[in-house]
Amino acid sequence: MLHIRDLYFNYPNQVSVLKSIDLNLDTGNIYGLFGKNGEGKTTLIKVITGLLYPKSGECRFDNIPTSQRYPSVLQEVFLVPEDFELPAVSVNTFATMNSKFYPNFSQEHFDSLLKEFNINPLKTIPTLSFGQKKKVLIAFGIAVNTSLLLMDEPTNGLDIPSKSQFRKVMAASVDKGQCIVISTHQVRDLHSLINHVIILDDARVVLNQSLQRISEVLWFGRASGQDKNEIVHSEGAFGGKTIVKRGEKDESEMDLELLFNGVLQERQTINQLLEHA
Ligand SMILES: Nc1ncnc2c1ncn2[C@@H]1O[C@H](COP(=O)(O)OP(=O)(O)OP(=O)(O)O)[C@@H](O)[C@H]1O
Repeated sequence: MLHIRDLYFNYPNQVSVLKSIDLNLDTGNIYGLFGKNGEGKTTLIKVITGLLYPKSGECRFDNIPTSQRYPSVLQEVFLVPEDFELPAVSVNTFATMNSKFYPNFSQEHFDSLLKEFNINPLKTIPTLSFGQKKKVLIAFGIAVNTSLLLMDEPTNGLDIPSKSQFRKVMAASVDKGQCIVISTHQVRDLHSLINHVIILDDARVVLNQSLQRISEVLWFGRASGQDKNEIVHSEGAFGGKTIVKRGEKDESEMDLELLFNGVLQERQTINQLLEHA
């Protein structure tokens, strides 16, 4: 669905923020996009949605460059941005005004999501808190049912119960025909939701792998003495968390935070294992 080839991007008079990016994003997947502050996650999301233009290389949605901003592409791509300004109208009016651009919008789904998030659709948007506004955008982003849905730090500003509500809503709402990209630092918020990890570092993609493949090859937990020679990455003193070559071990629960730290420190080893083990 979305193909990115040898893409470079830099802001005016700045060094490249994105270098040699190659990615294929396919339907039926929920991608977690991770990276340290300033590594280019928001920039990549903006390039994908056609809000920024690549310096070189290409980003195509169904073979059409997203930078051309064709209506046929725009109606199939929705971005829930990290920062946003919403108009001074009621929640209902906001949906009526904007849903015209999205042919698959479901008013019924939007209403049920607002109910789930406890948002009164008759309220005017400026009277809502930041977290409540974010919930309106998340509900709208799900209800427009675009083929590609991108969310930049969607759980930023949500309280603790709302974060698990977000996971529940996403798990129940996501259509198998959709492709979803969620960028976040709150890796725990994505636990059990994503099935594919993309990590950006030094302006490049340093990991692009399905969780299934990662689980086949790597084991996460506290290593025993027998694992000594199989350790790929460890944190803390002896008895701390480790990533170990899985070998014959039973599958472990994925620790995304540990994976992220492991990839930043042992990128080559981990990628070699994932490619060849
Ligand atoms: N409008 C801009 N003009 C110039 N430089 C920019 C602009 N926006 C972002 N940058 C720079 O581009 C780099 C990538 O920024 P970006 O916002 O994409 O990172 P990020 O990974 O989303 O960061 P964070 O996790 O902090 O949100 C940073 O070094 C940032 O300073």
